[in-house]
Amino acid sequence: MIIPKPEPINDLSSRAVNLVNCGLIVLDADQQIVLWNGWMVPRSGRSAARVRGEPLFEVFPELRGSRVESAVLAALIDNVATNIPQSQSRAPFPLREAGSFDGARIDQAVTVTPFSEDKERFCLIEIRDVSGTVDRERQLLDHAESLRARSYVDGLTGIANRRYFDVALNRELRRAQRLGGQLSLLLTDIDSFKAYNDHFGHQQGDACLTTVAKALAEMLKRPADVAARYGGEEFAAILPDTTAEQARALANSIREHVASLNLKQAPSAVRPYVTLSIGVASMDKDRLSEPEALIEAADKALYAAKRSGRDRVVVDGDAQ
Ligand SMILES: Nc1nc2c(ncn2[C@@H]2O[C@H](COP(=O)(O)OP(=O)(O)OP(=O)(O)O)[C@@H](O)[C@H]2O)c(=O)[nH]1
Repeated sequence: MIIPKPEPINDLSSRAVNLVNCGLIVLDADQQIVLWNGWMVPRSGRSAARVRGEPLFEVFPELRGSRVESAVLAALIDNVATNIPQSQSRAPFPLREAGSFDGARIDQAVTVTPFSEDKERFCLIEIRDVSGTVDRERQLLDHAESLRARSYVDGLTGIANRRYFDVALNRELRRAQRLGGQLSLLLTDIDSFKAYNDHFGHQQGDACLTTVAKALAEMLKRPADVAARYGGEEFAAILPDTTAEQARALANSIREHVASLNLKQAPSAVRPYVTLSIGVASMDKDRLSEPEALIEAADKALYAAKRSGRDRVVVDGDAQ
């Protein structure tokens, strides 16, 4: 049987439908297109005359099995309307900016609504361009991300970040100099962490970093002490009013505490559990009064701890 192509509606409402700022498609009970408004034409590259009478899923085969197809079936068979927000299906129809053939697809919010006319079932598909909203959401996310980057908390571990460490070290050094006090710095590195990541995977590596960061923060009891993530798998502790020997004792307690957690390590590491190497450097009124010099001394001590076997504490000056 040959189904006659329905005539286009040709009145005031048809003009209005063609001016509406969203895509409108009407399907009959056989899923054939009976209305295709003006908005659809430049965005799909298909005129109304070309698609009228064609089944929607032959015009757009990629919609088969999609949420749009389920929504159309729900409308035509069960008389149920469906909203498909952009968050569920970003750009189901292959529609692009008017006149652009190879540009990015328009982000879409789609609504499918059933209706009846002369006892025949139809459904109306509305397609809204939500690209602007999506762009705004993206900008908001970028903004939130840059705010986080500018804050003082490390996003992974929840302890202070490098930015806070820099500010705090400067402040505490100045204070110690002003008051003629002491200050020690610990630089801590998880041993063989590359092997850990390689063996257990990056995600578990992240979890390990968080556990170690918490353990470090717990061990620092004084209010002025600062635990910070210094970089990748490196942590720092700023210890005001602490001599080198007191810092050595605390560093050893931290090392032992983390070892006692018995976090399983990769087979190629120095121990079967996660261990730390810690470098310690101290400022006094005559030496290492600048942040860079203190960090460098602690870093050298840390390097010495690594070189001499890991799972140990080295204090600046030990080697001499
Ligand atoms: N999972 C995870 N891994 C990280 C992160 N930051 C750095 N790393 C990893 O930490 C590892 C550090 O490796 P290396 O610097 O080679 O040192 P190492 O394996 O710990 O060896 P030693 O320090 O000499 O004991 C690298 O594999 C990094 O990819 C992070 O945020 N998450």
